Amino acid sequence: MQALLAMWAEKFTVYPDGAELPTHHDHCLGCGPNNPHGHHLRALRHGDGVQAWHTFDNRHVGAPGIVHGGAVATVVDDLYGCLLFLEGGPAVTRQLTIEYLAPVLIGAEYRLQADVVRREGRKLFVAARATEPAGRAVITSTAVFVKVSVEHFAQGSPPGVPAD
Ligand SMILES: CCCCC/C=C\C/C=C\C/C=C\C/C=C\CCCC(=O)SCCNC(=O)CCNC(=O)[C@H](O)C(C)(C)COP(=O)(O)OP(=O)(O)OC[C@H]1O[C@@H](n2cnc3c(N)ncnc32)[C@H](O)[C@@H]1OP(=O)(O)O
Repeated sequence: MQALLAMWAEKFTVYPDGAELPTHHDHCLGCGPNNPHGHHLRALRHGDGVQAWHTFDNRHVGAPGIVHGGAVATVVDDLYGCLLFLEGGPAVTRQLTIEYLAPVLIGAEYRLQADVVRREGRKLFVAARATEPAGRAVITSTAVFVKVSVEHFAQGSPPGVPAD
C-alpha cells in the first residue's frame, strides 16, 4: 500500500492545458482501466478546470435506456477527483449534490466539466455539469471536498488484497 501511495503522490504535478490527466489507480470505479464494472473516465485539463466526454453503457442502466442516477453521481464524483490533480494534493468528497435536470441516456455522449468555485481552509467547493452536444445541461452538481493527507488512504487495503 505504501508503494501505491507514493506512486499516487507523484501524480500531483503540473499539467498543461488540454493534457490528459492520470487515473486515480487501475481499479478506480470512475477511471480505472482495469475495473470491469468501471466507467473508464478520461479527463483533460481545461483551463483551471477539467472536462471529459463520456458515454454510459448498459452496465450502468437504471430505467430502460436511462443511466442509473448513482452511476451518474459516480462519474461526477470521479471527475471532481480528477480536478484534485490540478489542486496539487488529495481531498475526499464530504458532500455531493446532483440535480438531475433531464434523463441521461445510455449510448449518448455528454460533455462533463468541473471547476473549483472557491477554497476555504481545507475545504474545496466545486461545481460540475454534463451537457448534450447541443448544449443543454442534463445534470448540474456541487460538492464539498476536504483536503486530507496521503496517509488518509492507508486506512484501506490496496486493490486485490484482501477485500475483493
Ligand atoms: C493509487 C494510490 C493508492 C492510494 C490512493 C488511492 C486512491 C485514492 C482514492 C481517492 C482519492 C481521492 C480522490 C480521487 C478519487 C476518487 C474521486 C472520488 C472521490 C471519492 O470518492 S472520496 C471517497 C468518499 N469520501 C470519503 O470517504 C470521505 C469520508 N469522510 C472523512 O474521511 C472525513 O469526514 C473527512 C476527512 C472528509 C473530514 O473529517 P475531519 O474530521 O478531518 O474534518 P471535519 O469533520 O471537521 O470537517 C472538515 C471541514 O469541513 C467542514 N464541512 C463538513 N461538512 C461540510 C459540508 N457539508 N459543507 C461545508 N463544509 C463542511 C467542517 O465544518 C470543517 O470545516 P473547518 O475546517 O472550517 O472547521
